[in-house]
Amino acid sequence: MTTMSPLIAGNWKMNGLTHSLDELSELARLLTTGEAPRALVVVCPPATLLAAVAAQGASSGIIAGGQDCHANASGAHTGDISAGMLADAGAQYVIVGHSERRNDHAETSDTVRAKAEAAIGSGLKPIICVGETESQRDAGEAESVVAGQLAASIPDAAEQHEVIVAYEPVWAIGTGRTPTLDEISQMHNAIRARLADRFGERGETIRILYGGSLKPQNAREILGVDNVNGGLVGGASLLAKDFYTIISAV
Ligand SMILES: O=C(CO)COP(=O)(O)O
Repeated sequence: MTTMSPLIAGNWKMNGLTHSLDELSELARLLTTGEAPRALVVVCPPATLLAAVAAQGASSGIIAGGQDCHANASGAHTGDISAGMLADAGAQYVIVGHSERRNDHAETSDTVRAKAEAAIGSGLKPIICVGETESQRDAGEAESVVAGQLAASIPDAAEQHEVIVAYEPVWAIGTGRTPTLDEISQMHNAIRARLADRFGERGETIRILYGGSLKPQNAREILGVDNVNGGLVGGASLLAKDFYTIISAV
């Protein structure tokens, strides 16, 4: 049984221009005028807006996070951003190993682990994503695929440093489809068991977020499943009202 405070993170993906900060202001207003949220609230905007989100979010408790980082600290990597740069811009978290990165940029779990290590080295908390494809689930391989990703993507440094795991079934991302509550429960329990096997008591304190078509309509029941310690929200994090409803559901 886990008792850590829940964490709800919004992943804006490649969405967001300066005017999106109006939604952030609205979220800040909702968070500070309504009942204080039980959850930690993290917003991961595109890197261009990170410093603004960090500055603007601070007074309402919104924490800024990056969407990815390079494994190296600096160097000749055109277009990439290091964990230290994210921290410098005000981030406290960074998503690594999102399935869109694994697919679009052929990132392996070894790469993801190196990124998580770089994040920890820069004082960031990595949100390490795992999740099976639809064909893997249909073939009955969902748990073994996720177990393999966990083993290879989570660095040993998680023994001493905070990391977060996000279970995002690839087929549920942006599709409006979600696993059943039983399927979510089964997978989150399996992930918890792997974390406890590897990290002992510490493994019981690692948050496991659910992500994939999390919406105001399904947030309460999904976030109420045992061993679901929060959510990683894509589309529904772009609208302050929807994101706030999800935050308020825990
Ligand atoms: O990928 C996700 C969050 O990282 C989930 O995206 P959606 O909530 O849009 O399905």
